[in-house]
Amino acid sequence: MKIAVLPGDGIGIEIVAEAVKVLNALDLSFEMESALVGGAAYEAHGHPLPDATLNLAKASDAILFGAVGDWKYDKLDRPLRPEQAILGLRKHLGLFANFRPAICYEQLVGASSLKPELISGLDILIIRELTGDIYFGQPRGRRVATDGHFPGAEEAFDTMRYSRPEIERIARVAFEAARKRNKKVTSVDKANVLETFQFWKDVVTDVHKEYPDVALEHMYVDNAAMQLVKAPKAFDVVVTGNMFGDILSDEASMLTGSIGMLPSASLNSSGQGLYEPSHGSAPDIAGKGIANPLATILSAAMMLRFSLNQEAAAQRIEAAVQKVLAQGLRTPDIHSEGTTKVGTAEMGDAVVKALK
Ligand SMILES: NC(=O)c1ccc[n+]([C@@H]2O[C@H](COP(=O)([O-])OP(=O)(O)OC[C@H]3O[C@@H](n4cnc5c(N)ncnc54)[C@H](O)[C@@H]3O)[C@@H](O)[C@H]2O)c1
Ligand SMILES: CC(C)[C@H](C(=O)O)[C@@H](O)C(=O)O
Ligand SMILES: [Mg+2]
Repeated sequence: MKIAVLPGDGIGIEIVAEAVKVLNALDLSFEMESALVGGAAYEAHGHPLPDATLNLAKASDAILFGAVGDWKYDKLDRPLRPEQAILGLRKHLGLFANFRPAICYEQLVGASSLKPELISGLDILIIRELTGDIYFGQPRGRRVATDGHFPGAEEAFDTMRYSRPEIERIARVAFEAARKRNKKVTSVDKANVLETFQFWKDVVTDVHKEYPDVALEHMYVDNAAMQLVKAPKAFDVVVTGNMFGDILSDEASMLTGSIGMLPSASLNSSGQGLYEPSHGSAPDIAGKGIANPLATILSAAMMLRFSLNQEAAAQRIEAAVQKVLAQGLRTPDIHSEGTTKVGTAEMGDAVVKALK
């Protein structure tokens, strides 16, 4: 079993180091090989996703990814920007199914900005389509407008698109996941305005015929954003497109206490996966040793479960995370009165110690 370790930029480097520490403590036999990605790869090789990094990812059973990006690269031509590395990996490896579970651990009920009764016991799963939508649609670019409100003016445009097979496969992933949970899927769209999402809704409705044991509801994305903070426990599995899923999963992260708690798995049709926290490189706190490594450590647990067939080891990590939270250890993002503030490395060490 081979794991490609791609820490990336900013806090990516700090949090992946903790996840690697935890993986090494499991005494399992897998090979880990690291490579540069994002801004770090751009600095060293002139490209955010060098061939060597992409080839390592392709040749591995799983990829452990940190985060990419920094404000200082925002003026680069788009193909050279660090974010193109994660988009390129998703595209080249066909990682279309993104699982972002929002679970509120009992010990962190007080860390959320929401009332405890709203989030206590929360366990929802956002399934985000990851290789289509306005993120990848062509054409896109800048030009001089020939029509619209201001003919002759500079304008920019992107293309939102989804094909039937793309929607069918992510809908099946969502219905299958719901079958193993509370048997309810909420498909989030904007069918009242966008043709792409009327089509999304129609195709999800068609696929639902194969899953009569699972309840399906449709919800507009604006209402979903509101319902997520009004009554989050009413959701079970949420399935949505690439852009809405990006936004709703960051919103859902605050239901768990912090964006530093939300792991993710991005899978392709052959079970190969990329595992990363849902957050970014957090340049505002990078290098300070205070980032929460738990989303990345929990992503490593998802990697053991989904790509490496090591369910027992995945559960060991998840239990250890709960144990350190029960011990009252908190990075600053989840710290509250009466708990002990620790840094990134101390948190990782505590998880290692808590592994049974
Ligand atoms: N998959 C990825 O690599 C990925 C994901 C999101 C954003 N980004 C990139 O990251 C850079 C920063 O973006 P942003 O600031 O909008 O989003 P961000 O997720 O990096 O940070 C948002 C806020 O959350 C905090 N935060 C994030 N992770 C944390 C953690 N583990 N512990 C404690 N606090 C944490 C940050 O300090 C910041 O205040 C940008 O270049 C962006 O493109 C990359
Ligand atoms: C960095 C960016 C390309 C990425 C996305 O928009 O998918 C990030 O926000 C995420 O959620 O993984
Ligand atoms: Mg995002």
